[in-house]
Amino acid sequence: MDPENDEFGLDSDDDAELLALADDIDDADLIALADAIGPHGTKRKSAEDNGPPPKRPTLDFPCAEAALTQTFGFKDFQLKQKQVISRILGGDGATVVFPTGGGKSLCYQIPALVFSDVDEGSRGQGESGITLVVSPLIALMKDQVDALVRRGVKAATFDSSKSREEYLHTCEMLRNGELKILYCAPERLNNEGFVEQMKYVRGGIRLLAVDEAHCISEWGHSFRPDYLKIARFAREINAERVICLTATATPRVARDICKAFDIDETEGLFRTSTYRPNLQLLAESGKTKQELYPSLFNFLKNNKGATIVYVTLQKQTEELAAELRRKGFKARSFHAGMETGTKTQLQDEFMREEELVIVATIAFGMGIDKSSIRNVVHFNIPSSLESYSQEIGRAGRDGKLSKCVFYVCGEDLHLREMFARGDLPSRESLRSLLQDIFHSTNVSLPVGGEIRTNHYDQARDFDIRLTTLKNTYAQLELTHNLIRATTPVYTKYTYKVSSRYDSVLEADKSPAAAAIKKYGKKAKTWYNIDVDSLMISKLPRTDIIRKLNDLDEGGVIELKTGGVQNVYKITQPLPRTGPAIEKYVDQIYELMEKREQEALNRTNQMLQLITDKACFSRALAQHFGDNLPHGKTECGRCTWCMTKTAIVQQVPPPVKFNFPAFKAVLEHIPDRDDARFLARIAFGIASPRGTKMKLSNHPIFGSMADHSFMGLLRAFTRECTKNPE
Ligand SMILES: Nc1ncnc2c1ncn2[C@@H]1O[C@H](COP(=O)(O)OP(=O)(O)OP(=O)(O)O)[C@@H](O)[C@H]1O
Repeated sequence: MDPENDEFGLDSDDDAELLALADDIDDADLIALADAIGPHGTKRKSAEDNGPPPKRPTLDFPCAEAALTQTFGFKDFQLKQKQVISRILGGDGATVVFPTGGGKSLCYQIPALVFSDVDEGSRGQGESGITLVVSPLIALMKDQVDALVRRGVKAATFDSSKSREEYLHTCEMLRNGELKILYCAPERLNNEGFVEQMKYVRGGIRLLAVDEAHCISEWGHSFRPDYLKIARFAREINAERVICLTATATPRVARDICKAFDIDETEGLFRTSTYRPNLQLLAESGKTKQELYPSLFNFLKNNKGATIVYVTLQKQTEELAAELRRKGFKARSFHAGMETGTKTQLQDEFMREEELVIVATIAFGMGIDKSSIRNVVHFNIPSSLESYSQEIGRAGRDGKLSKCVFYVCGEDLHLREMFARGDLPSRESLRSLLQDIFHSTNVSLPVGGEIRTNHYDQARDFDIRLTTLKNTYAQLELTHNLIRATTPVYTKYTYKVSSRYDSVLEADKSPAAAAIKKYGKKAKTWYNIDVDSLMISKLPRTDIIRKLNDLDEGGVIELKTGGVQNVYKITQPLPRTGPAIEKYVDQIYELMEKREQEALNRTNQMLQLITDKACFSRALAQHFGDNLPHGKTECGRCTWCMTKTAIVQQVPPPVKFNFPAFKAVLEHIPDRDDARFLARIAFGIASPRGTKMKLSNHPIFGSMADHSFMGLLRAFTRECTKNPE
């Protein structure tokens, strides 16, 4: 399996689950949406022309209208942008559920620009504060910032790709009170220095915008424990108000978001429909991919225009693109493993060309703002209805008829099962992890004491995927209230000094400056400072870190951090005995199994959409608690509506148990401690332990991929529970 890594080392499944659609629809929203996705440059009706009266009178902010036209060059607000912006400028928080391309960004960009006008001199020059945007993808942030800067807006990102000069320039703009919008990734909130910096930002954080906010909900399809920290961060930095944005939120997820950020569910939740009348949903089934190739070629021949073909694995993008080129199509492959330059080139080419077919993993599409994508093809099963909606939502943003075809075949199921089952570790692994967390040194600490761990080491040592490991910690924290994550710490602070170093520290009479001067030890070029031992000397650690950051921003030193440790405060006495720990193992494992089942169900729901005897568009809308407009029961366009024949998924026939392959796995891996691990290897699911044992390229890896996973698990469990002879 090719892991599809993005900037944060997330695999394709993670990424696929980042995006999707919304619910709760009313007819007026539908009209507004259909209108809003009209051709670029044509008049777009704003939602309030047709929509229901706003939940409360929309305050008028002429400065917001002025920014819309002058800075962004748009005539009218669309969907519920005006109501949202008015609420934010009025001082309250909001949760915004607009579909992809619905214009969510403007909901925080316009307030960011006009806070200084709304203040009307109540604050001094440069004291209007900033809007901080937490967004999970570096590439998207960069595009947004570039677009803003081109429009003359002072915007920047804090990300690891920035040069030191750029970083210093951003810090200077923050100090001068010039910067309006700052973007960062959620991982940034783990940086103590950053948290401290944001607490003391000039003018304060006027607005915290949380993009892809559905990741905060444990019930969402892409829960990310790091997202839970954003709510706490909002409180710590005293954000004046929060805006949460997502294209996918079931009512339950929306409730979770509002609750986490204290946003009024009645007044502060803004939803619009996701139904796209111009998208034609089609599906076709085949025994094998090979069998479906001619259909795909025909489809592409008869349906010209910019096309995205989604496949699951990186190597599939290359194989299929090559096949399409052989057939005379202008096709390219795209996946996250490619060089950044190549990816940018491909995206630019796709934006320019109207005939290009891009065969891609889900890494392609986020941030692609092309309105004339004519076809979106799924050549493998998408991970969920949410991902499917999100991906097809990229087609036809110009309002013209666009086609979305889903080719399904039995062999895809294995791939999806591989992803779905990859996150569940064995019970033994979970037990070892909890025994490590509740180790005698930790349990003897008093309530309020600190546990320090390293997630990466633990993931490797206990054969648990990082996301699953983080979820386990999140559960100990949120469900069981045993620990509470605090800011992870860097154990290593090193810095290089400028010629001003001595004089600046001499002039600075603060205890922190004195401590840095005293404890900063010069090695060759770099200085080391042990901030933890300074803590022992009774000086608050944060004082030192803040001072180091100040010096860094001022160009007095060049600071580097490293050796991250995850820190948890003990909030209740920890379990000490084997049986007490086992109770947690049971509870957490039960939930993990439920999550695995949910992941498998998501694939089933996806298949049901096309195999049920019902209109695809309606079924999709209903999944999101929606319906078709005007009480319609059929869209009249999808495969079901046109043929009234259900698609039959062709399942591969069961295979005979492959004893030689089974024996080879057992012979190559002599350990009998973990049946699930053996089953994973035979099925072809990567895990930290398998990677450590260099099994991913061994012939036994995936040698029984055509078997049922549960069958393999049973067979290996029998081997592991046999008494040694
Ligand atoms: N009021 C408006 N009038 C016309 N165009 C608009 C308006 N608001 C936003 N747009 C344009 O719509 C496009 C999509 O906007 P934006 O990227 O903010 O959508 P989004 O909801 O954040 O989508 P995604 O879910 O993909 O992030 C952009 O090109 C943007 O400039």
